Amino acid sequence: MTANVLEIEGLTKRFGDFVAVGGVDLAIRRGSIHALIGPNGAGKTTCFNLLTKFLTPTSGTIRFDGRDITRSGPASIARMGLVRSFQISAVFNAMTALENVMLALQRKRGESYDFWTRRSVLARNRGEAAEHLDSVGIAHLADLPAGALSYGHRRALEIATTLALDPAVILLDEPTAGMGAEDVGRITRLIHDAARGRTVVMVEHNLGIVSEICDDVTVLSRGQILARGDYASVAVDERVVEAYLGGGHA
Ligand SMILES: Nc1ncnc2c1ncn2[C@@H]1O[C@H](COP(=O)(O)OP(=O)(O)OP(=O)(O)O)[C@@H](O)[C@H]1O
Repeated sequence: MTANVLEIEGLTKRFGDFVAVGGVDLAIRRGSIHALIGPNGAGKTTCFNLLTKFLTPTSGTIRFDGRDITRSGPASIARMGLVRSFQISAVFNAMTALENVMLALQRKRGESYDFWTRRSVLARNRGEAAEHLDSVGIAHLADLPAGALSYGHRRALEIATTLALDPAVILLDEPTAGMGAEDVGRITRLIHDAARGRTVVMVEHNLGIVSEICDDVTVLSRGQILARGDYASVAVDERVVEAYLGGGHA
């Protein structure tokens, strides 16, 4: 097993003549929480979409566990264990919280979710799904439709459905965007706990969260890597301070 779970070389994405991400080399250490940060328009989302295979790179390679996944699709990399979370649409509003996690478990096992599913299978999945809900602190909401949950609780449910897939790598796009302080604290702790035994890559604007839970930080600016290291070192890097101030951030 290599020390790096993801290895990215020369990653480039052009939109017409515009280079949104240009020649990015990135190694994500197995078991780390890795943040992609940078001022507005730096190329974080584009980079994230390239990693999660929602965009195809113009050039460059992405290797996951030594396997070239540059041309693989999102469903195929998810089966390999690289899962993008926090797509609100991935939670089914009409199903209960418990059913949403049961569905994820059945997907993971390749079982169909239908009337004919054996009772023994359902009972096993029900028990396991309840444990996942408990681990994210929403066991008491198990029988509520997902559509009735608060924003913060929905995010907790999404973490539970992601954990049910037992991924090696979780990719999070601005996991706390639009949340109040209380939810931010709760979701930050959940991400920290969810990272035990796996790798997390996240785009995050909230630098307080980055400093609190991220082991490695990569700073992007104008589609290129400006700095990398732990938060304490990149936060005092003059180029980083300059890029943030120049980008209109304090
Ligand atoms: N589909 C597209 N077509 C053309 N240009 C694009 C496209 N997607 C992104 N860009 C441009 O690429 C640059 C990087 O955008 P990106 O969204 O990756 O930045 P970001 O760091 O995520 O910014 P923010 O923090 O504001 O979300 C921006 O200048 C953006 O306008």
